[in-house]
Amino acid sequence: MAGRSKITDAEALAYHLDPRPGKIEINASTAMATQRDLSLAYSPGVAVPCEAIAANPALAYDYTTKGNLVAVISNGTAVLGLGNLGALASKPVMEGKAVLFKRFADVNSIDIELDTEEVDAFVAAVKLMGPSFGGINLEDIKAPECFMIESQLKEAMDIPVFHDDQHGTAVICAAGLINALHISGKKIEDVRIVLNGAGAAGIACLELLKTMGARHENCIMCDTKGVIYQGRTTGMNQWKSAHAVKTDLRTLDDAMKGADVFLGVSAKGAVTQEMVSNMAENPVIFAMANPDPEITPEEAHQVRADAIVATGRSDYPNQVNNVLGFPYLFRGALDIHARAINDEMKIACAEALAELAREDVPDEVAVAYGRKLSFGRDYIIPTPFDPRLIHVIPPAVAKAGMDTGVARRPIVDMPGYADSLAARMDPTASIVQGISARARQAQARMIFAEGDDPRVLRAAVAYQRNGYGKALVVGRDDDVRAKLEAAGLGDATRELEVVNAANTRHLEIYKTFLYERLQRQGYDQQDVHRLASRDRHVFAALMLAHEHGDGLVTGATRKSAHAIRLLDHVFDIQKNPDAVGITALLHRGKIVLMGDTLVNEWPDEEDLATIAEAGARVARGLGMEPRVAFVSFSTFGYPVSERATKMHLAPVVLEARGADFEYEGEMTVDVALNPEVAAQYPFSRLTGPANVLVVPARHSASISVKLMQEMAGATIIGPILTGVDHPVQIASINSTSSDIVNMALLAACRIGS
Ligand SMILES: NC(=O)C1=CN([C@@H]2O[C@H](COP(=O)(O)OP(=O)(O)OC[C@H]3O[C@@H](n4cnc5c(N)ncnc54)[C@H](OP(=O)(O)O)[C@@H]3O)[C@@H](O)[C@H]2O)C=CC1
Ligand SMILES: CC(=O)C(=O)O
Ligand SMILES: [Mg+2]
Repeated sequence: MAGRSKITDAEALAYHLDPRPGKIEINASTAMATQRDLSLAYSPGVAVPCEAIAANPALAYDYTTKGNLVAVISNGTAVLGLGNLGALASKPVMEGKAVLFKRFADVNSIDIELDTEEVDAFVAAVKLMGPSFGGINLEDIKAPECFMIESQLKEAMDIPVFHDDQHGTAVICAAGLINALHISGKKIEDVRIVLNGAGAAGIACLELLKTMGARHENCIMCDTKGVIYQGRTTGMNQWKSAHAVKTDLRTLDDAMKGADVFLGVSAKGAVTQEMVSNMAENPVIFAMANPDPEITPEEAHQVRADAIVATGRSDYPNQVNNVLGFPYLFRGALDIHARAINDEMKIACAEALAELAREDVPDEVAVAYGRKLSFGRDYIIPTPFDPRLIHVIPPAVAKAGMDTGVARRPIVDMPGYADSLAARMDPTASIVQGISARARQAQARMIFAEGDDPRVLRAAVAYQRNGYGKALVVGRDDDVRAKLEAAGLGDATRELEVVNAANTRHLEIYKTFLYERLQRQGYDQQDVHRLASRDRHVFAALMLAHEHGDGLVTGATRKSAHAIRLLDHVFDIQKNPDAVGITALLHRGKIVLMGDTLVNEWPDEEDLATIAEAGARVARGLGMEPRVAFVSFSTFGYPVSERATKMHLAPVVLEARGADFEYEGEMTVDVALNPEVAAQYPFSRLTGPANVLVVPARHSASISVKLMQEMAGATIIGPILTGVDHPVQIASINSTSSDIVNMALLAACRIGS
């Protein structure tokens, strides 16, 4: 029953049972620990916002959850494609939609199942709930009742009322179709469209496509009785009649002959292989019935290798599902306190989605989906886990809402709004954004040393296309071209500058420089020639040393110790007492820097003081005022241990050096990070939780960083190499292309140097 996906029915039930029945719970967002909290949250304090709202209803958006709360409301009459299961049995789907709202757009949402099939009763119930919510998402209500319910509620309510199965589906279908037609080289005005399923989703899909240019006479709609033609009398209603065409076609079979596009929002297995084989060249098939499509992609491809196929499911490529729409449509609408979600907002959403799919795909998405995606037949629409959706789609929706006059509180600073959306979902985003803004200003020519690695190439393309500056890629022209093409970035070949020993004018200068450095270390001219012309790390470092680039990123293909050894031919990293690696750990909205994660194996107290200085420098570089803790397993001399002595002495060294930042130690990690534990040491010089942790050795740094990453899911940036005169950053071997871009941005901002 659970279909093609590898999940079993038992797993699906266990998922809904554990750890607690259902999928959502409600948490308080304010403190409720003391009597004072109680007095503020409840009586008497709560009276104040009540009276304020009574005097000015708009204040409900400031003092209550209204502005970020959406109700998902159903009566269970068309639960997915499972039919009329009733209100109670629809609850798992509605809870699921509420979770998706939260996960993808940070919209709080609650499911409400109404036990009625009467339009009037349904409308009356929802209307009465209006004050509670910023928006109403109607779900899985069958046609034609859904049309009456939605239009009456829209008329009666002053918040967005949106039937997801109609408009959410239509928007995603439109976005997918824009791109599918782009690939098949056809125009929406010309294509013959067959739509099967004349219900909520079907009617809305066809209406939106007609608004976008599809011609009425080219669109054939079918239902359980076959083609909806002018003059048909059985199984009709006014919404179907609007799409009836003058035609002799009577069955889906007839209609599919020569059709360019099939859109299915009907039921499992409604389409046969024979029908598909009769379609026009490069047919587009969106089999969107859930959970089982009208025809599976395997079946369709068996008879038509040239078909572009999409389904509503997560386990096939091209998921055309309203999950890509409703979270972001409501996010944008809520943020302008919209009165409604109108056609312009829907079209803006569809166009923004279509455009996003044509851009390069970040690595996080590839990891979530286990394969690299690039625009084409198997990737016509962004995937739900694409982290760009949250900051790309709602601004497009909000802008369209503002342009069409439904905004009660227009957004003044659109770029700031997009940044706040990114930060809302990802605590690392604001730090990364700060670096990114500075990098964009710096316009550094960034040397990407490992041009033979596809992750590096994608990072280089992203660096340049995002306007950070010029990307210089060290590699062989033909190899770079082939790898870019394989990564779906063939058009970037002309954009990137590929540099190598064979095409540089500077090889002789580089060799002379290198020979001078290495001639007394056992290297002859032949060795130097080989290093300079064949080793891309050395070549890249030589470019940087001669200012033929402004920053350098490497290390994605070599262990960092090895990369450092190669770079040492040109710069003195290991010998440089100031060279330190600092790693940023970001988790639950907090950031902690840790060092040394790269260079010093077993630092003494002098080295530890230097590491603290490096950490403080990076903290300031990231816009934080440093508070450094020397961490150990002992706190201020207890328990006594030889191994803790250097951690105890390091603050004394810093004091002698006259450090201009807060530092303290030695202490355990909880004393460093938890103010309640720290309160036991009132003499501590730290005025708040530490944000730079200096650890006793590289192994403890490595263990701590990896533990945070694996157990807590912390985001890691770095190690950031500091103290070296030139902006060099060494990515780690399992970096994603986004990590490599981040390292390039750090180099561009000279965070470590
Ligand atoms: N991928 C996605 O994002 C979404 C997919 N869907 C899917 O679309 C389907 C319909 O949902 P919805 O519009 O809400 O439901 P409705 O009940 O409103 O409409 C169903 C329509 O499908 C028609 N139909 C049912 N079975 C067949 C069949 N075998 N052949 C032809 N027509 C058929 C019905 O015909 P008649 O009028 O003659 O009864 C009716 O017109 C469901 O499978 C649902 O899961 C829906 C929303 C989003
Ligand atoms: C996806 C969805 O909303 C449906 O199938 O009903
Ligand atoms: Mg639905």
